[in-house]
Amino acid sequence: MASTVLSFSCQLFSSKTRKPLSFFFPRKTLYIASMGYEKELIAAKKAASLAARLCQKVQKALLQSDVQSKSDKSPVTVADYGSQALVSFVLRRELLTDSFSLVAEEDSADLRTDGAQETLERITKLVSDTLSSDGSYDISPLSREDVLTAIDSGKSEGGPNGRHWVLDPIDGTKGFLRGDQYAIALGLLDEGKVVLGVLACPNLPLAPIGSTQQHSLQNQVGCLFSAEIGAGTHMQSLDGSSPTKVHVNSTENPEDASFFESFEAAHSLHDLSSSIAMKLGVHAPPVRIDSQAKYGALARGDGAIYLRFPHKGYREKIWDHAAGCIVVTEAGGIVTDAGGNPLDFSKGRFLDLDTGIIVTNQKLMPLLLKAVRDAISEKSQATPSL
Ligand SMILES: Nc1ncnc2c1ncn2[C@@H]1O[C@H](COP(=O)(O)O)[C@@H](OP(=O)(O)O)[C@H]1O
Ligand SMILES: [Mg+2]
Ligand SMILES: [Mg+2]
Ligand SMILES: [Mg+2]
Repeated sequence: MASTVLSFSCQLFSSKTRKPLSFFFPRKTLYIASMGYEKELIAAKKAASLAARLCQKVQKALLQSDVQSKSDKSPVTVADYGSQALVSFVLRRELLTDSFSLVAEEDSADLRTDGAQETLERITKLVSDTLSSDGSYDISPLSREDVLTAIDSGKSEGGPNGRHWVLDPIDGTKGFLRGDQYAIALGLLDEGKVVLGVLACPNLPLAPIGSTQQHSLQNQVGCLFSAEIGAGTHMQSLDGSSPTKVHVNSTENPEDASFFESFEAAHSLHDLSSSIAMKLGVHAPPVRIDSQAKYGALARGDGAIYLRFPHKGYREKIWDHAAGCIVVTEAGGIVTDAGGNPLDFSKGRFLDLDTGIIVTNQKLMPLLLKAVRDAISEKSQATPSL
């Protein structure tokens, strides 16, 4: 079990003279045991890895009919639904708890309409086939209703009390459709705090992205990041190598730092990021990739900064950041909003944010926050509606 070590010395003062008494307590070491989420972490890694297998199968042979449009016009695929049903199913099976709560992106409303029966059948087959390929669940064939129920178990509102799983079954659906980066992102909230997170990134190279040096892992893709509070962040291949501990990039010099942002300009203001990068003195061009794979790549030091500035009025959802946030913070990084406040995952399905999300290491954060403040204030003077 992981533990956090705190060292301190303490001095007593005379209550009459207010002068220090002439002795010190010896240096004490307190071992504060982490809450221990081993069982949950094993279940989360298994669920995300199986969901990744399902998604890879769909991405290899994506059919036109596999893609739908949600009411907000964003895309959703049979793989998003299949991944959500599968994760819900595996977590329930592995944890055998009565108090299972899941906050997840998708719901079954569109699949319950008359025209969606074929799609639902395809999802049911995908989930059943993936579960039987694993071999560890002795289940009778899943029905369509089983799949709909599993998807709808993700309707929890989350909040500050108790435990809630937080799932993005495919984060970066647009990247998934392009054949680019996407992630299965699963986190666990305990009393409003993210205590573990898993990111399965099936298309992320095991070698650092953006590196110009030849690497023995250059052509291998498929990474699984996992983090537990107080126990650090680990990465392994989705094919099952043993986990190695990863750390964020420790550069103090913005000139050496490269930065990540969304591939989709609709998801983040690229012009604001470049003005921040210019103020900081970052030389490298932005690395634009989809999904929370950005958090994973940052956690292992591929780049040093992640900037995300949604257009006015957009509200961030907790499943787009919960897993990524702990993967980066346990690797030594910091995640805040543009005002420097930590992200608060205890408010339900949405995050209440000041303007945007920024991520970097401890040393660069003060400089980055200043550059963000300056760039935002310049932009709002130029366009007062920001
Ligand atoms: N207008 C918008 N602004 C910011 N984020 C948006 C957005 N529209 C969708 N998103 C979110 O951006 C996520 C993808 O992030 P990224 O740009 O880093 O790849 C999407 O997740 P899904 O793909 O799970 O729907 C979606 O939740
Ligand atoms: Mg979506
Ligand atoms: Mg998402
Ligand atoms: Mg999604």
